[in-house]
Order: sequence, then C-alpha cells, then structure tokens
Amino acid sequence: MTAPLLSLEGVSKTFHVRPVLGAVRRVEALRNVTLSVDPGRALALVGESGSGKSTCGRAVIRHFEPSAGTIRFRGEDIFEGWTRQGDRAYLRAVQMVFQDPFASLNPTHTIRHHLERPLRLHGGPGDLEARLRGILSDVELDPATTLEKFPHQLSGGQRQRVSFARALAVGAELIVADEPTSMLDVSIRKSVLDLMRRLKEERNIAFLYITHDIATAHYIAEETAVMFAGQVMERGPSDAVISSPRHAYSKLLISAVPDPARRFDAGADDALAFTRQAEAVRASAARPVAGYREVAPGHFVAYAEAENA
Ligand SMILES: Nc1ncnc2c1ncn2[C@@H]1O[C@H](COP(=O)(O)OP(=O)(O)OP(=O)(O)O)[C@@H](O)[C@H]1O
Repeated sequence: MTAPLLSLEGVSKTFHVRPVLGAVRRVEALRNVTLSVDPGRALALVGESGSGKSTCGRAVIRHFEPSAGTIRFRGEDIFEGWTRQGDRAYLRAVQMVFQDPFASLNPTHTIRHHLERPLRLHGGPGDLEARLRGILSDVELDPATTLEKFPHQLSGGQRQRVSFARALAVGAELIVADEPTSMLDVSIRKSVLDLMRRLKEERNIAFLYITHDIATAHYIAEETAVMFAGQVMERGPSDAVISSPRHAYSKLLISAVPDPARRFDAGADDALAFTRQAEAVRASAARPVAGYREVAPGHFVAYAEAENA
C-alpha cells in the first residue's frame, strides 16, 4: 500500500463571523474531517453548497490554519516546524485551480508571462523556450497560437488549461481543483476533465477535486467523499459511494441528480412528502458524527451517537 500524499486527520475549522450589529456567530465549516489522497489518484469532495468542500481545499493550500486536527503532506505536518526551503517546496507541490480562471490570471500579462516565471523559478532540464512549449503541449494548447495572447483572447476552456499549465510549470504533485469546469460550456467540460485524467495517469499528479457534480466525480476520481454541514458522511471507492450510497444523506444527495428520462413535472404530488423527508435526513446528518462503520473494504459510513447503540 502506498503512503498517502496528503492526509487530513480530525481537521476542524470554526470561523467567527462578526456582524456590524449583533453577536459574534460561530460557523463550524469543518468538523473532524479525516481524508487522504494517494499519489496519482483523485479524491472527489461532493456536497451541497456550504458543506465545507472549499474550506477543506483552502486549508490544504494553507489559506488558514485549522482550529483543530492535522494536515500532513508526505507524512509531514504542513503547519509545523518546516524550514523555509520545505515551505517553498510545499507551496510548489500543492497548487490550486479555481472555478474562474479569469480570477487567477492577470489580464495585463500574456500567457508566456504567466508560464515563464514559474518555469524559471522552478528550474529543470532543457532550455526555457522548449519547456514552455512542452508544457503547453501537455495541456493540449498550441504554443504557436497561445503564447503571445492575453487571457481575454482565449476561451474559458483554454484559460482553464493555462491554469493547469501553470500548476505543471511549478512542478505540482497535488492539484486542489475547486469546481474547475463549472463555469465552462457543457460542450468543453469533458475535454477539461479528460485533461485532468491524463495528468493523473501520465504525470502521476494527485487531485483533490471539489465539485457539486456527482457525475464528474465518478468520471475523474477513484474515491469520493460526501460532505454535509462540515462533516464527512461517507467515503470510499467512487463506484460504491455513487452507485450504492449507504448513508441516508448520500442517498438524498445522489437522488437529487436530475434524471433526464424523468419528466420535469412528474411526481409533483410527491414533492411535499419528499421535501419533508429531505429535511429530516438533513437534520439527522447535521448531528455530530460519532464514528465510521467500514461497510466494505475502504468504504466508510458515518454514524451519529444514538445510531450506534
Ligand atoms: N471566511 C469565512 N468566514 C466565515 N464563514 C465562512 C468563511 N468561509 C466559509 N465560511 C462558511 O463555511 C461554510 C462552508 O463553506 P464552504 O465554502 O467551504 O462550502 P462549499 O461546500 O465549498 O460551498 P460552495 O459549493 O457553495 O462553494 C459555509 O457556511 C460558509 O458560509
């Protein structure tokens, strides 16, 4: 068994929101989250809005320190006792690709500028121009027509490819991809997902893939974790979690994926009953997780205290 590249052990994060008027509000964005990602593999984090997926990704790229728990990269605590050199190596090895590539590309600089600097800093064999062209080819962009362009002159899909190229340029080993295709046209989503798969298979890059889209989680990731209210409800092989979910909340989430064969007005009479049932499941899932049952090898399902009795 390979050692995980990244592991989160009992990670919690509480934000204190200070409104202009009224009392400070505590938001428990992550509660005791334990997950791991192996080299060259992908873990998908799925869940509804506000479930804590992005907070998890942001903790991994050290946007903030968790309130509790440990995050390790190759066995080393990412917040403790690193030399400056180790620190720099981590910042290179773990890269984030965001939903909106515009937000992470500087509109006043060409694609050449975006890629040249990290390539220079990172070093590596071969001359810079050849490496630049190589990296663009790796993300299936034509160097001849791309290098001198500005971000606004590219399509959304091409811009997202530049984001991946930049991660490659610094020597990323783990990419935290936060909804990388959700702003793209449906017609080009698959090609960007295919690129991610290729980077995983050919370059051994690991992915923490954050998404609302359960179908793409299945397409990209060997493993899937379902989050709700800052906790992991279920995790395991994507096939098992998505095709035969075991936790009531995972079942609810997966049942909410639109079925193209179903008429949009079908079952309207059942809608109220469904909403009531969904509310009950969500209320139950929000309770603190007491532990996980391993229902099949590597497939873990959360239980709350009373449920285990
Ligand atoms: N900086 C912050 N300050 C206060 N609350 C925050 C902060 N960042 C996130 N939260 C809260 O933490 C919870 C989890 O948010 P998070 O963005 O991680 O969810 P998400 O699952 O990624 O949702 P989405 O899919 O909408 O991005 C939410 O209630 C959110 O409002």
